[in-house]
Amino acid sequence: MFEQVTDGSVGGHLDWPALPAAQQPTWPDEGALQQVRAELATMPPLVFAGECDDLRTQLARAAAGEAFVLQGGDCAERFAEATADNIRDRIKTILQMSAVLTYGGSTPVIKMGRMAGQFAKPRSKDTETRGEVTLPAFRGDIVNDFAFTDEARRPDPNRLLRAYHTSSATLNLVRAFTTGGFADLRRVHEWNRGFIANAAYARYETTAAEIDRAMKFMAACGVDFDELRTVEFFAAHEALLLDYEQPLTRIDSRTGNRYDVSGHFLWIGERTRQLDGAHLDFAARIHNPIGVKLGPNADTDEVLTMIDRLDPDREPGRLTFITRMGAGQIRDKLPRIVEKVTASGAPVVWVCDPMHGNTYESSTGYKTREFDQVIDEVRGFFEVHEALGTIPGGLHVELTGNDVTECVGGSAKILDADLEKRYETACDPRLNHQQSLEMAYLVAEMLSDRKKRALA
Ligand SMILES: O=C[C@H](O)[C@H](O)COP(=O)(O)O
Ligand SMILES: C=C(OP(=O)(O)O)C(=O)O
Ligand SMILES: [Mn+2]
Repeated sequence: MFEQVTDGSVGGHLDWPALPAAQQPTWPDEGALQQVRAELATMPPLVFAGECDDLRTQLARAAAGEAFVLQGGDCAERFAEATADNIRDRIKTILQMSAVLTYGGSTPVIKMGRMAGQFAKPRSKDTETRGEVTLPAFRGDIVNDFAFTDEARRPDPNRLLRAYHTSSATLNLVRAFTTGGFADLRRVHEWNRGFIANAAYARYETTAAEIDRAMKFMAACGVDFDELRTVEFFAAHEALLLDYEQPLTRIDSRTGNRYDVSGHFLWIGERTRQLDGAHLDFAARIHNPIGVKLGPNADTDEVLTMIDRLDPDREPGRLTFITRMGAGQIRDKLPRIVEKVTASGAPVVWVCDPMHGNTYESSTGYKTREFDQVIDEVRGFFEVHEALGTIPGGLHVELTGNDVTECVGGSAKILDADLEKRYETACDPRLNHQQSLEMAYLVAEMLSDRKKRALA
């Protein structure tokens, strides 16, 4: 059971130190905000401390190369899009990718959605201008609305409560899907056969045929497939909006430790990881497994200080670095950081986010990413870790189970001119269902080549 955080409390929740917090909205009504914070502080936890501890144990395996992490989902979840079909299709995509990656790496895949809380967005500009009109930028459904009107863009603290309830409903469905038979490996395998049946993906037939044979081998050995009907699935999001994360922090009565019960895994973004800032301080105070995004300008000494702050006990699975350098920079910028962190003895998990360093504006004016560049960043990530003898521990991807046209390329050859057809994201461009599966087959080849080299 959890207790409310009451140490130094004001109105039932923690009086957090007043450190500078980047990327927070300016709420128009402080009184309304405090009421919402107080209400959130009384809400039941969305996740449990024991689940977070379990995830940390699994992440420790990923740090040691005995598991592989897959984090995937929307850049910005939307309240209106938290429908059964959308949630099902995103889970389905992640399960299909996981099956392929499990085969490629011959290791379990730790499945995490950028889901059930991924509602707040950092922005490069505070405002957005269309024609003559300038309004506050959209900061995610938890803050304001995407519609380009004065009223819609005004931050509304009641949205924090809607984010909580939408997350709760999403998690409820995720738990139902992943434990109620939907995740059955035999079904997932059939879905993957359907994908490969499309001639565009013929180049993955060899891997697909190998997986097929492995399934038959398992069946012949008498593996009880009914035991493989359920999977563990964790919820992850960026711990950006502190007015949401702080009131959802609780003391675990088993251990006296503090957990942010809004999600299992929380990460600190590239724009909010300042050493003297509130986000890092917040992350240091909670016991959930934590991620930090590292872009091409990450300073090695700062990274080492971050480790001391976030993982002073060097606890395997506690800290994950999610690198997002860009295909053009990863081979130059990543080695130094990995070398220094490894020399410091910190047992971190290295995860590759091949999305955020590869964003550009298409000739048709859409924010997009090119599939080959995304894959090239993952390839660079594997090359760097191979050269240093360190472990490429996972993948962090913006994706959807829907058939959108937001990223260009892939075997389905989405072109600039196609972007307008189904460009549905409220923030960054996501890989669609097929592009996501294609990525899984390519990364499975990288994992399998790595295994073969290790055995040679
Ligand atoms: O994931 C988020 C985006 O990368 C971030 O919000 C910046 O996007 P922007 O440049 O459109 O503001
Ligand atoms: C904002 C994001 O990433 P980053 O902090 O790496 O820019 C994100 O993951 O959507
Ligand atoms: Mn994004």
